[in-house]
Amino acid sequence: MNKVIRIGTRASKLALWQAEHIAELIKPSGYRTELVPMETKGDKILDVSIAKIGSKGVFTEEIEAMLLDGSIDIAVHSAKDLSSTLPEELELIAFTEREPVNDVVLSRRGGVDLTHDRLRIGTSATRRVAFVKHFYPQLTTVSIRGNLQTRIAKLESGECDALLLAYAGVHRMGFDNLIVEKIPTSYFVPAVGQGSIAIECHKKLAFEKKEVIRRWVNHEETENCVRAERAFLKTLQGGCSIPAFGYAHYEENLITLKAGIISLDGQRVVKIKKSSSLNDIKALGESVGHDVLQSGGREILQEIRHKMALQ
Ligand SMILES: NCc1[nH]cc(CCC(=O)O)c1CC(=O)O
Repeated sequence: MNKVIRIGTRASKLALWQAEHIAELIKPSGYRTELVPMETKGDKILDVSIAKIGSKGVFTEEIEAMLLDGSIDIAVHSAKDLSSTLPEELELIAFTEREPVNDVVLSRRGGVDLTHDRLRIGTSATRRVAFVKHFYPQLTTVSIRGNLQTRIAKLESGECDALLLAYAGVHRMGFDNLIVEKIPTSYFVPAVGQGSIAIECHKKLAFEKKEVIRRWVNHEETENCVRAERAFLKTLQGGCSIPAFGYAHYEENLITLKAGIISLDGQRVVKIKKSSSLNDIKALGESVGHDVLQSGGREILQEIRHKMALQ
């Protein structure tokens, strides 16, 4: 039997860390692993914001092509970077236990007061830019792209005074010492999938390999939460470039999903919170999605698509 699992990944340091983490998790199963790193469009085009590159799968297209032609067995992605609709032949089979899902502020000069300081804050995700405009209107947002190391170098060189990033990536790359504030998820709701690593494969991947991956990599609670969030995002037909947000967690025997969308200027926010039993995860996501669309989300989304098309 072929006891090797070939793992496709982006070649950035964060992606490689994540792929190696998955390889470590698989190790006790007796399977060997091989990493197959590659560059994606999102890694190559650095002078344009993700929203402007436009295509949904900017970080995934090249990797998915290798899943489709069988040159790799699984692909490792930040769950957040995955579009809500995968190619027909592919599926997600595992999600790692989530890190704290918060966004965090990084700064060189110690504590910051986000509500009073007049900082230039580096971030480029549309969700974060819109939330900053909404909650901290006196801050200036500076568009900063590139991998984590590049962004931190830009902070060091003074292109901005602070950075706004996902805790998970900062922690994985060992930059915890630069974190000056952890923003509560209660109002700064994270992106769908933030903090978890997802495993994608061909639906026809050998049953045994799928079993090994689910057994050693999957964290069921995280899986249920991220699947609820992704069902929400799918209802909005969104990818990681729209300012949608969604965060699910367990509450007693229920799963609670809080999700919505914010206009690019931060002026209008539609946010819906609902709970369901663990048996109705997909329905919960869809129901929240429909409520968001009906409560003004549809207009916000149309406006965003229109603006992005003009850029
Ligand atoms: N869009 C880039 C991206 N994709 C995943 C992470 C961090 C890790 C994670 O959220 O799981 C990041 C960086 C960031 O948003 O700060």
